[in-house]
Amino acid sequence: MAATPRGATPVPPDSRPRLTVLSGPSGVGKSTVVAHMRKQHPEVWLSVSATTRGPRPGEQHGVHYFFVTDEEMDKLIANGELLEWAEFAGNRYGTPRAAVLERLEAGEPVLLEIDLQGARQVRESMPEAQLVFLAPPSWDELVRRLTGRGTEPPEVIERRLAAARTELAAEPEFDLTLVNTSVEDVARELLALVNVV
Ligand SMILES: Nc1ncnc2c1ncn2[C@@H]1O[C@H](COP(=O)(O)OP(=O)(O)OP(=O)(O)O)[C@@H](O)[C@H]1O
Ligand SMILES: Nc1nc2c(ncn2[C@@H]2O[C@H](COP(=O)(O)O)[C@@H](O)[C@H]2O)c(=O)[nH]1
Repeated sequence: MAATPRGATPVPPDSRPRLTVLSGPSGVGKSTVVAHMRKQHPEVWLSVSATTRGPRPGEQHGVHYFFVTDEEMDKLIANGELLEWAEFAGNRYGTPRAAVLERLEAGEPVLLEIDLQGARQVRESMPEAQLVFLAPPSWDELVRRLTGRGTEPPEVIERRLAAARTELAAEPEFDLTLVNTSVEDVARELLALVNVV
């Protein structure tokens, strides 16, 4: 089934390069979709966030995240080194500002995969950014994906699902919604949105 754009805002052809924000509830499939895009098009540049969360099995420092201590995160925030940051389900996450600005200034499209609070901050500071919401086909499927991933204990899953209710309610704030029924279809839609194909 095709990814379903809801409330689609046409992407102006003359607007490249641009900043694209991909957001959506935990477990909806953001990382899966982005990994699929980048497998086909390694030139898609994704910002690597800093986080105080510990690495999951297989996650590498500098590749999936910059894994930092609370003190290091405090410094990044205090020094204004983050374009946006948020606390999500007990950990802090933030987008290193310099790398994003360098890419944009070099004329390259930039993709951020961040939570709702971060998306709202980007909307404020960079109103030209396009905000894309990734939605699950249903609530039950979201719960299945988040639990099925097997990376969080039950209490963390509960916190993430509580945040998911807020995030789903904020969908109308986004420029465009893609429903993640098929990873391949969503990846194709996103590639077009980030101006890579
Ligand atoms: N279209 C899909 N159909 C079925 N399963 C999917 C689909 N997309 C992703 N998944 C699965 O859902 C789980 C969660 O995906 P993923 O980790 O990419 O979510 P996420 O949105 O990045 O989550 P988080 O915000 O917590 O990092 C994974 O096990 C993934 O394989
Ligand atoms: N506001 C920000 N949110 C971010 C950033 N990097 C990731 N995230 C979001 O956090 C949650 C949880 O991620 P997980 O890897 O622990 O599952 C998820 O919604 C991510 O999109 C960031 O730099 N800023």
